[in-house]
Amino acid sequence: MTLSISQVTKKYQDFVAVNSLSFTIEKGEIFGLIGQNGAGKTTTFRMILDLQETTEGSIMWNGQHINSINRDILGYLPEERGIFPAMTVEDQLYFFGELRGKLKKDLKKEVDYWIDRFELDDKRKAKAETLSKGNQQKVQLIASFIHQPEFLILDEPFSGLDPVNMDLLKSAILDLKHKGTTILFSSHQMDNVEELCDHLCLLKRGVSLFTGSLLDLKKQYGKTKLTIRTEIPKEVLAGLHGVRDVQTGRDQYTLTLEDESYAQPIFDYVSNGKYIEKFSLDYLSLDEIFKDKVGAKHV
Ligand SMILES: Nc1ncnc2c1ncn2[C@@H]1O[C@H](COP(=O)(O)OP(=O)(O)OP(=O)(O)O)[C@@H](O)[C@H]1O
Repeated sequence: MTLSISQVTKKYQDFVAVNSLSFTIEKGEIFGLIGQNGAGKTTTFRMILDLQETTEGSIMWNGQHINSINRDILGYLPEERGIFPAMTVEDQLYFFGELRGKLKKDLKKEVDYWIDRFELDDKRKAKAETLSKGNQQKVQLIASFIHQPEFLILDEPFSGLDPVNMDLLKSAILDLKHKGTTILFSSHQMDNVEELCDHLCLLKRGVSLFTGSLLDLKKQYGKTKLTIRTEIPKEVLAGLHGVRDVQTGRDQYTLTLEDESYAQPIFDYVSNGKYIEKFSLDYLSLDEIFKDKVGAKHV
């Protein structure tokens, strides 16, 4: 076990921002902390990083109190973005690497590698203030892990990135994981969480509604999402046994079933012994589960 958070609570006067939160993250795992605005994600990150005290509970790293470990093993992309406006991209990365205990000569390979990987080659000598917002974010991202931390915390790393840069970041996160970096991140983009996370914690107003693997979360709901392409009218589908809801898409219907067992009789009815173009039974997406758990009106 690498990070272990046990019964952690954070109070601001009478307001409980994080309430008895517990989870563990294993080495080399990607763990997602999700929740609507104000759920307590940043507060949790700040407590892990010892930037804020816990009111109760303990946070351990490899069995040691997190506030007694060497800070250089940590990397952090804070929610509030900020780099030195007048410093060049390259100098910025050396600066943050050296700040985290690396020697300049040992950083060169990493700096060159990440500048190239994040397609910032032509910006290497540019002052940060002249970069677009997305490019500034990429620089800050690289700065958070240029010193090759063991444990990396990314607060909303995808916000503000276009789809191409989002893909660059996703593949970088997966590579860091494969090299053994333990990663904790927050995101409001559920598809990214779904793609990257091994385990996750779903927070609502400081309380964990679920902690565990993505598959276990999905299994709570079962395979109840049925997508069908058929000429059968919506009203008929809605009247079938076990159908809770029918949504009409561009050229298909999405049915919500009471449970998985209704799928076979519906298949038999819809196909009527013939070929059917589309019939697909799936778990709900994390986005759908999130909205169900926290309530769409609060998202
Ligand atoms: N210094 C503070 N004093 C009082 N309340 C605070 C303080 N910092 C945070 N809070 C409150 O604690 C709660 C959790 O805030 P936090 O920033 O952790 O949420 P979050 O999940 O990161 O939200 P977002 O997705 O909007 O970034 C919020 O209700 C916030 O207003």
